[in-house]
Amino acid sequence: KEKIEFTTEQQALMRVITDAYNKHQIPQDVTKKLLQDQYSTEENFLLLTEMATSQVQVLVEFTKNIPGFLSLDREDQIALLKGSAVEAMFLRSAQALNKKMPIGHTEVLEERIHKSGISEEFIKPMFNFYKSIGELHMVLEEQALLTTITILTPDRPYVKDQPAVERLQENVLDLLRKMCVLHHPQEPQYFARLLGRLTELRTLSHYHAEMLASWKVNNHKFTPLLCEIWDVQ
Ligand SMILES: CCOC(=O)[C@H]1CN(C(=O)c2ccc(F)c(F)c2)CC(C)(C)c2c1[nH]c1ccccc21
Repeated sequence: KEKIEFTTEQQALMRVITDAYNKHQIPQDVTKKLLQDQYSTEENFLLLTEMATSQVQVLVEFTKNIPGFLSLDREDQIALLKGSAVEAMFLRSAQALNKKMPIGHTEVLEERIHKSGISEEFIKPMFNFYKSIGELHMVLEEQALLTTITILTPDRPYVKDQPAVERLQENVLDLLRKMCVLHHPQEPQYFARLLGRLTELRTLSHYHAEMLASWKVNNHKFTPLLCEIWDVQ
């Protein structure tokens, strides 16, 4: 049985990232609104864009708390945020939908998602992803670290100083590996399974680009922030 030791730096890194992740939660009122009344497709879509917009703001605040992030080149900071925004949205969605909810709430939310103008072909991979995340039963620290690793992906488009991002990501990867052994001692492959989800996440974000095109066709409106981060013309 591997004895897990955390260095003082790793303990500090874990605390900072977990505190930031806890602090920057999505306001529950959006999910609450989605649960309330029966909305039209248009209203559902509007609620989702509101949820996405607040999630981007939450993501930016969270990212600023990642140790070392603000010391990166300014343009690289933007490139990392833009490159990870959709993946972070799906990770956060998975975590929100896998939360213990009162009976029937998940079904209502799923029905709302189905009735928001998203074509069936995207719904399936999206819910498969949510299910595969749910099956991992990640602890909060793992969720926070996985989101951080997604943000600190060196090979995003337009990142100039990739080694600087790699150095930051490596620290978080090492910390996540230890956390996985600590929280899932019976599953030696757990860390590898977690990282495998990041690959699934990239596929989802390609679907998202196609979703956007289909929404454009039905001239759905997006907020200025979403247009910026989702590359909507
Ligand atoms: C955490 C921030 O997540 C979002 O904003 C997602 C929410 N998404 C969910 O599956 C979802 C739905 C209801 C919940 F209660 C929940 F927790 C997650 C995914 C998607 C449907 C693709 C979407 C979002 N915003 C959009 C805006 C326009 C069109 C589509 C979306």
